[in-house]
Amino acid sequence: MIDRTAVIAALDAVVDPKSGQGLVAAGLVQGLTVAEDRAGFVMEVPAGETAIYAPVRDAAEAALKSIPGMARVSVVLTAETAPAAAPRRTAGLSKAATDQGRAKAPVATERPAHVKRVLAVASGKGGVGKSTVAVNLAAALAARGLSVGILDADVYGPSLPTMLGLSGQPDYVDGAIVPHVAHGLKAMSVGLLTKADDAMIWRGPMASQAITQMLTQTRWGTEDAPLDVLVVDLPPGTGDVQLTLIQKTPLDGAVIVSTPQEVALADARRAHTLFQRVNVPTLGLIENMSGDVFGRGGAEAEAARLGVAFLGDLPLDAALRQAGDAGRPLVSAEPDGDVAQRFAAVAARVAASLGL
Ligand SMILES: Nc1ncnc2c1ncn2[C@@H]1O[C@H](COP(=O)(O)OP(=O)(O)OP(=O)(O)O)[C@@H](O)[C@H]1O
Repeated sequence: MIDRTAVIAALDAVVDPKSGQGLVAAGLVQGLTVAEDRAGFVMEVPAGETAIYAPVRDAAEAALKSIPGMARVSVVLTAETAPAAAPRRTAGLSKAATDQGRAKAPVATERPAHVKRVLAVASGKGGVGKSTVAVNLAAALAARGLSVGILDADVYGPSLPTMLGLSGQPDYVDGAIVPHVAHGLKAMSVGLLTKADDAMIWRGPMASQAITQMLTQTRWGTEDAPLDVLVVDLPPGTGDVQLTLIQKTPLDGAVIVSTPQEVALADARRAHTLFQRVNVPTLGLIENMSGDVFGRGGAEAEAARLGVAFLGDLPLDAALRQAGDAGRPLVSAEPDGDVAQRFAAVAARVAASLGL
């Protein structure tokens, strides 16, 4: 069995000629897969630079092959698609500045049109209720009178179609994807674009391309009626795929969902570090499934340690799960209930942080 740490160490010993950093540190290792006797990843480089990076790919392959027990190695070198038409860009950085950014990791800044704020909902590990929080937070923001969209970027387990009771591929009209509307939310999910079985095959660059497409080609708002906030439900975890996604998505802030246990909190900490690396402000931590089973208060203490806001806690509550399974956020189904009130308080803080 090949050890992932050994693979990362081997790749970091290969130097990116542009930044002088190891390949992993330089952000050039995306979608890394490590199995019993093989390893592979995608090296996505700026358009026009594949020739420079061909020897680097060869060196990376050689480094991987030198790991004992490694039978098969695959390093795919791809070029980023050229930046979109120039008029979209506003205040331009100098070429030296953008190149400097690039050497570390590809940075995309293409904002979705007519969207005022983009908010990420993230978690360091799976199954902590990130999607449940994303959907109910979106509904609570809508209940404040904001126009809200939700983008399910969780390529590994798109749950938005179930949670909002959506099905059917969206229409494509006049060059734009028309989002479904459910419970007052404009919604788009990778689960609506692919067959369920396809979800697992996504790798970093493909996933980020699909998400960029949903982000920028969906008609979230119009000039006359812009969307106030787009909530993006990120895939769980803090690996290469997540890093690529948050580098490529123009985010105005992030909230991190955690359960109260130490293991989950350690992962929440990692998620915060990831956002810091790409200069996206963490607006705060939310504790989910708080209560007797998992304990209480861990996320609040962790938020204090990290120096970020604690946005609120949500109890372990069967009604939250049942509402999600039934395709209706609990915040919409029971707008006067305890859970809706808690989400309203979280939404008030988030809206204030985003200047909405
Ligand atoms: N506070 C809660 N009380 C009870 N059940 C909950 C709560 N939060 C989430 N759940 C349930 O836990 C399960 C996992 O939640 P959810 O899909 O939102 O998590 P996730 O972190 O997005 O998962 P993944 O990482 O797999 O995408 C779901 O069945 C959901 O209904």
